Amino acid sequence: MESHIVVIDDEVDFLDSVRRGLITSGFKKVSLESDPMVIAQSLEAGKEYDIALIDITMPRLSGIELLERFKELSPQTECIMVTAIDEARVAVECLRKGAYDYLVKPISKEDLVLSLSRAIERKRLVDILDISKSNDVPSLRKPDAFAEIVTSDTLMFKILKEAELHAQSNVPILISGETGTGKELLARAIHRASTRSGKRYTPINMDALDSNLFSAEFFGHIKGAFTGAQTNRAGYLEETHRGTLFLDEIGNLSVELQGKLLRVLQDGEFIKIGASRPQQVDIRFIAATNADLEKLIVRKRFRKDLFYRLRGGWLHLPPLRQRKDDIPLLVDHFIQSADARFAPKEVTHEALVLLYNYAWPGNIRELKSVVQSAINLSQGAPIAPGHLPDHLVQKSSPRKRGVMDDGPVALQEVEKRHILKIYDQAEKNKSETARLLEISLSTLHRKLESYGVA
Ligand SMILES: Nc1ncnc2c1ncn2[C@@H]1O[C@H](COP(=O)(O)OP(=O)(O)OP(=O)(O)O)[C@@H](O)[C@H]1O
Repeated sequence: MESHIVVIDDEVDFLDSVRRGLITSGFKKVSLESDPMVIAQSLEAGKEYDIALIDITMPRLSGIELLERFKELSPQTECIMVTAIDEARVAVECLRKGAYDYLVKPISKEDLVLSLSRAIERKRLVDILDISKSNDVPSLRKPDAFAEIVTSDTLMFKILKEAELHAQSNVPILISGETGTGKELLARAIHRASTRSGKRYTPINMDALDSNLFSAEFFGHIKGAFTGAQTNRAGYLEETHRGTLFLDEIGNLSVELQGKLLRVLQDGEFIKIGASRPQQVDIRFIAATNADLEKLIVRKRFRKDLFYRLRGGWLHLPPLRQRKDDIPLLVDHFIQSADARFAPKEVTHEALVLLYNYAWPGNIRELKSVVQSAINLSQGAPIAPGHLPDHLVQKSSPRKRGVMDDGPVALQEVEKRHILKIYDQAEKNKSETARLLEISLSTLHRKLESYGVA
């Protein structure tokens, strides 16, 4: 995801040189405007920018007046003020009015890039803080990247939003959560939502690597490095240059290998086996664990420095038993994903109650395999308790009154409950509901009408 930067200055030459400087430094979404009134009007119309670079001296509307409009209409935009005259009084006024930084012309490309990068980082952190404080369901800028993750849970939406914000930076991300909660699915979504999406995503299970394999697979080797090394071989690091490396089950990596990994994370470079010089790599690291790393640190089985390095952003996925309303939705999703010729159209009320009340220690992976097996057994008939494994029927906790205890359970009914739930969460705002559900407004209208909710 790219940060949208808008530069506002009546000096066209300045705009042009800033644009060139930013584009050559890798900023892709840059808008230029010589008339501050145009930007003020766009803010009034609800347009959003991530960062604004504002010249102070402009006709029609001064930079300070424009800054005030930004803080009133789009407070989340970080504003950097630009001036030709270095005056402490003006600088203080700008900062007091909410500007993030103050730069004096002529501005070197390095200073500009540094200030912008810091403003982008600050915005990311403030946005993350806002998500945790807010009661609203946050909206995603890149819903397609997260489309595989099925949920209607508000906490999950907040986690996805936080993941999306982390995706735009290069910080390493740690994803924790019980087995089967969707950590790998989330890692892939972060890669898709990042600017690295066109590059390689390499998932590696750390369980599968012993010490010798780790070095060979990670670092690669040069020709003649050891007997049998007849050609140069790229390792995961070289292959994933500019992409994302996903380190699954990081808690199982030996302490010795943790040291090797830490060096790559710290220095962004590594030495191929047999080579004499280090090689630079640009990699986004995402690690996942179902172990409690803090406990492993106490037992000296996990390096504290590596933990802090990996935990640039920390996302914890809740177990399925803490988001039970996702169960009918996931059941529906797995049925819809099955071969249409054999997929049942319904789940009986009794079967859905059993699925809902079970504790799911294996989380969504376990639910998926139970539904897939039930689809095979039911041969197109409604899924009934007899199609579910015995242990699920026996271990399912006694029936509690809840969402699944009253009401029909045909798949259309599951869909109806989900749509109405999101409609309520969006405070009956139809456009917002359609956006969250990723359906067209006309489809939503039709569905609401059929439920008698005009
Ligand atoms: N929210 C979800 N929506 C749809 N499918 C999901 C969701 N979460 C997980 N799954 C599915 O459940 C299975 C397990 O997910 P995944 O491998 O990402 O879990 P994990 O937390 O990485 O597991 P482990 O810790 O065992 O490696 C996958 O088939 C995945 O597609």
